[in-house]
Amino acid sequence: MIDAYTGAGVRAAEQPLLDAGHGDILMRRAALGLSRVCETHLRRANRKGLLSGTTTVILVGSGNNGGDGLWAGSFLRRAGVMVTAILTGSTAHPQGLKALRALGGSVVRLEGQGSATDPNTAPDASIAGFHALDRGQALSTMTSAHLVLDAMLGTGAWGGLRGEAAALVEDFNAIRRESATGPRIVACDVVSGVNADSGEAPEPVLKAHATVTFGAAKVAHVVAPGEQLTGHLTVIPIGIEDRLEHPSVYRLEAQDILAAWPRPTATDTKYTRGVLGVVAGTPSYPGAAIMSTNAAVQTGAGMIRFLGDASTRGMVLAQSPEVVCSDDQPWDVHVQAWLAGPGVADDESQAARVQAVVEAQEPAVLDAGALTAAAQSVADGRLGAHKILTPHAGELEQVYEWLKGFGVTDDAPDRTRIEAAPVHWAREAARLTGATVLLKGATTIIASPGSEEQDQVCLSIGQASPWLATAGSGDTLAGILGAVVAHVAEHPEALRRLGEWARGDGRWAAAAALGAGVHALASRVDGEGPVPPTVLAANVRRVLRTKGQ
Ligand SMILES: NC(=O)C1=CN([C@@H]2O[C@H](COP(=O)(O)OP(=O)(O)OC[C@H]3O[C@@H](n4cnc5c(N)ncnc54)[C@H](OP(=O)(O)O)[C@@H]3O)[C@@H](O)[C@H]2O)[C@@H](O)CC1
Ligand SMILES: [K+]
Repeated sequence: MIDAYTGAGVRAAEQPLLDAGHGDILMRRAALGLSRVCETHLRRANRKGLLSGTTTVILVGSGNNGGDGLWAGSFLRRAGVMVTAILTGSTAHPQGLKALRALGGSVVRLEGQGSATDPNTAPDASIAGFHALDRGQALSTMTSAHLVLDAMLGTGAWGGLRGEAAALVEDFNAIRRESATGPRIVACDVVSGVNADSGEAPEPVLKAHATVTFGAAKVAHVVAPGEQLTGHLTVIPIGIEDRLEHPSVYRLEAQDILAAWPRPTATDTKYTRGVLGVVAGTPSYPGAAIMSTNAAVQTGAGMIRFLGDASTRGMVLAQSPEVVCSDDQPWDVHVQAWLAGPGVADDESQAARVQAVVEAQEPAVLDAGALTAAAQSVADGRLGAHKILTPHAGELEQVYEWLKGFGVTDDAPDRTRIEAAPVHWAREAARLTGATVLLKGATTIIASPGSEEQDQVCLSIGQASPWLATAGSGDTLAGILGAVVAHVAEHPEALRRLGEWARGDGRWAAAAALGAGVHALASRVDGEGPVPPTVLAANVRRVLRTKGQ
């Protein structure tokens, strides 16, 4: 599990050490770790695996992120690397500058670059004497290096890159798009301009091959879009680790998912394993019912009760004879949890069942066609953490429109805004609806609503293959989620090994994250390649059977 923190969370842990005058030591530890990762990349760039003869360009901002870069440059110099620092702010970390220069590193400044608040500011007297490169010169210095270290902005920055630094990165990216070769890019702490706390990434950004961060991972490393720009992440311990408090986001990795997956014991029966009721599909869209019930079967649900029309029931049974089918209403059957919504559209009787599930006491996965009913019901009160909404960004836009219509919020983000800051909007949707929200995307975000008893829990799941983006993949996820939620409904303590946060309301977020995690793992069972939903569902069995025993 990766515990990811906000910049403020890390700063709070650093503060006592800074107050005690250990700031320089922290920075040098950070920079030493950073230089080691750079060395690994530089050795790979040199056919003989040597550091001498390799070149590094460091883009250096005005804050401590630039300080890390300059100190790392001094360590690289000591190892024989040729280092050029290009100062992109109106000032630069004085001790870092001194250290790099003392070891023969060259320092230049980017012409026309002012401060963040005023791009027209002249360079500070401390750096005005350095030779100025125009953008074209800086660009060719960068492109001819073996490695570019991005140390312009870190956790203390606000907004994206600006002015000449932004233009330089834009020009560099244009060259990069045209050429398969080029320098390795290593980011110091976070990719410059990416918001460390939300993962927002205002263009332009220098996509990294690797990022080296300090003390702990930041939120931006585990949520989209920041995660996609981070490359390989290394966390360098700097002595603050024991002082870190509550992570902002938990990333569950494969081993966490498999170790925490709830497994039946010898005393379990099909009922104690959790009975899942499914309201999905219509005569026009029967596929969603077939795929979601099949996925729940493959995930090992104790028992599945499917409610729907006769023709859909026939198809569900033909695919999965294990499913108990009827045309009952939800209040007529006893289940531990519900799954409602896949493939439910333009059908009054299924819509009525969906409505009944939204209003039912039991926990429920509310997907696709159930999201509107769920959002509308918020007008009558919060849904409860045991209701799990599973929108993608486009569906979340719709949910927000409903919430705005009911006066629950003034701000209804569109899909683009949601995709730019998914962790923010998933958290906000959970808070507003009172439900657990699982937002599907490049990384899947799960947020609990939070309450007086328990802080909001936020999780992120990666590992999904891009091949997963196919019709029916969401129905498969819904079935997996339904199965695990039904189990957790019957065994409230089943996920406690994940941590204290996985108890109480947090257990629904934990269950949803495990479901999303298994879905993602199932997409990669045989490496990268097409995974149609039927294969995906069969892979779930393989994921759960072959590992984590
Ligand atoms: N704390 C510690 O002990 C440790 C911290 N560590 C390191 O410190 C980093 C955080 O350092 P930080 O707080 O100095 O912030 P950071 O991001 O370098 O720069 C902020 C400055 O940049 C500017 N600026 C802001 N926005 C801008 C924009 N959009 N575009 C352009 N410029 C912009 C603005 O200055 P201005 O230009 O206005 O003068 C502002 O003052 C952290 O990421 C880690 O690397 C490690 O060494 C471990 C020990
Ligand atoms: K950076």
